[in-house]
Amino acid sequence: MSERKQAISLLNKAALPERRHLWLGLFWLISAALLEAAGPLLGKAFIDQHLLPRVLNWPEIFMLLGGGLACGWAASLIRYMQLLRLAGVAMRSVKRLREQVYSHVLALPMAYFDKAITGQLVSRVTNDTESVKALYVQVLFVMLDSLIVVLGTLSAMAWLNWRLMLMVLILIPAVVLIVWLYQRWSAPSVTKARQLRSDINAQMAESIAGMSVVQATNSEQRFAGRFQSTNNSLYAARMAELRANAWLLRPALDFLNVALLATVIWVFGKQSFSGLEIGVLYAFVSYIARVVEPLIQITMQFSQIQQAVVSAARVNVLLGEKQAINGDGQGQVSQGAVHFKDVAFGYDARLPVLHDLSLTIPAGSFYGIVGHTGSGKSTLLSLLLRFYTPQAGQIEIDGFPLLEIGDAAFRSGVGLVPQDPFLLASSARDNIDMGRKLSQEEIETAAKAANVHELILSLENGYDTDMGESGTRLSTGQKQLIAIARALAGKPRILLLDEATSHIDSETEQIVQQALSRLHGKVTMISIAHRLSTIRDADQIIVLNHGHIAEKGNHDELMQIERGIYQRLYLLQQLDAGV
Ligand SMILES: Nc1ncnc2c1ncn2[C@@H]1O[C@H](COP(=O)(O)OP(=O)(O)OP(=O)(O)O)[C@@H](O)[C@H]1O
Repeated sequence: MSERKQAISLLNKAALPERRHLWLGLFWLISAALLEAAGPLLGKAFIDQHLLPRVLNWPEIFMLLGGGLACGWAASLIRYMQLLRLAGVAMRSVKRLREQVYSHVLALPMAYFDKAITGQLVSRVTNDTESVKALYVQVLFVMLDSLIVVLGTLSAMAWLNWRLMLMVLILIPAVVLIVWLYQRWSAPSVTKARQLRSDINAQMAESIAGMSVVQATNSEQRFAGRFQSTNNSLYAARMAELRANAWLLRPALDFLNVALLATVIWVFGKQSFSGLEIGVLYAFVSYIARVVEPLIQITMQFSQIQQAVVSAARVNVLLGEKQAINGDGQGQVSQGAVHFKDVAFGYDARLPVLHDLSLTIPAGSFYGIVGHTGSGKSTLLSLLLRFYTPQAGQIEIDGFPLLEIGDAAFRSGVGLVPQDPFLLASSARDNIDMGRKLSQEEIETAAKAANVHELILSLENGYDTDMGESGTRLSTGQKQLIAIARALAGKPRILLLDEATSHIDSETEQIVQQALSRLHGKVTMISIAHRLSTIRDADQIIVLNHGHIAEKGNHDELMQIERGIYQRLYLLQQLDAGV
């Protein structure tokens, strides 16, 4: 679909609930234009009937002049109320659109975020939706209003003197030509400015997210330099756009205005006109000023509309992204038994990460997963979490294929403590609760189990203490404890731990391990570990190697495999610990 079609489709969708307001708005716009068109007609009548013949019929003069004034006032009032109404429509539409885009982004599959650039995505939800609002105000109010005024004025002119009106009509192709030239001149800089604005957002987001790396590698100057150069390019592009406006658009349109007035007056000058026509001349001179201004308005909106159309098209493309497939069956996570059946998966289907993997994990058991970096451990959990869909094979929980388990049942049945403990910029309570409306007691029980209750109480506002953005106030180990409490608070049947205790000191880890071991037998636990001490007691340990299960057994069994991967990993870690 072309950009323009994408934009129109989006506007249609966004405007649908406002249809009544829009029709009413149109009605009022037409009324205001008609009232405005009536002014010069009344003026003409005053000149022709009273001023030139010197017929001073005061009541009639009063009616004509008073009528002209009243028309002008009424038109201004209607226009003002209209502006409020349309601004309301625009703001409500953009509000709805923004919420829709954000909800849509939240429901996109994880694969989308592998490629998405955060800054750009943020820009879609904030700036682009705002530009769509501009499209509403510009198109609906300025353009439509101007168009109606032009049509109304031209009709009044035709009624007065259609030949003269035809002369004024030349104005339209001339304006179109000027606009076309202007667009050709300014379009490259408009496109460039748009791209550069998006780059600036992306650069900001990237350097803020990676600030510690930027500062630790002493790259501030380089990043500032890169930003400055993008910013300079944006300035140059914007200036080029302004130059096109200042050197071509305005002067050409102003010239057109003057030329037209001169022509109309010249035509009158050449004719031997009677006094009657002075009124028509007055009306025409008034009308020309009224036609040229809206035409200028229409053309001046073009560069903004160009930008807004691009934004709307981008928002529409984002809204067209396929959402993650949600489970919608009646399946439940009741016991927590997991079964991988010949599962094969690659983020890129041509580069498989897991090969024909089969694994049965009984309910209530504790499974450890180990293997070299990149062997596919996190990928295994991501598949179980439905973040990605395997290209072959099937994963089942309690006999139900994953997609036959309804979303709510699935997410409350399966808990995750991720590798990177992500915290919200909110209170400790909110971070454990995560909007599940848990009671304070449930939250505290989970925090105690994760051994983080005391820590939270020692903060200045206890459970109400703000964690700062991404939990900047806490150490990584403390963040991991909160993430564990968060997972436990949901009372999942299956608990997935992806290096959940890697940053926690040995002493605290022992306490957390004790808490986790209390769950043994009640909750199925699948734990990825680099530090093998954390899974020593697992019922079974799966050793992954290049996406295959290379070894499987409990700690003692695996240690028996001479020159086995597990044995080597374990001995290496013992050695490290000894040093
Ligand atoms: N989102 C992704 N998009 C594309 N490839 C990915 C993605 N995530 C992981 N991979 C690739 O898949 C392979 C397995 O990665 P995975 O994260 O599962 O390994 P891992 O065993 O958990 O490693 P680690 O111990 O370092 O966490 C790696 O080759 C990695 O490059």
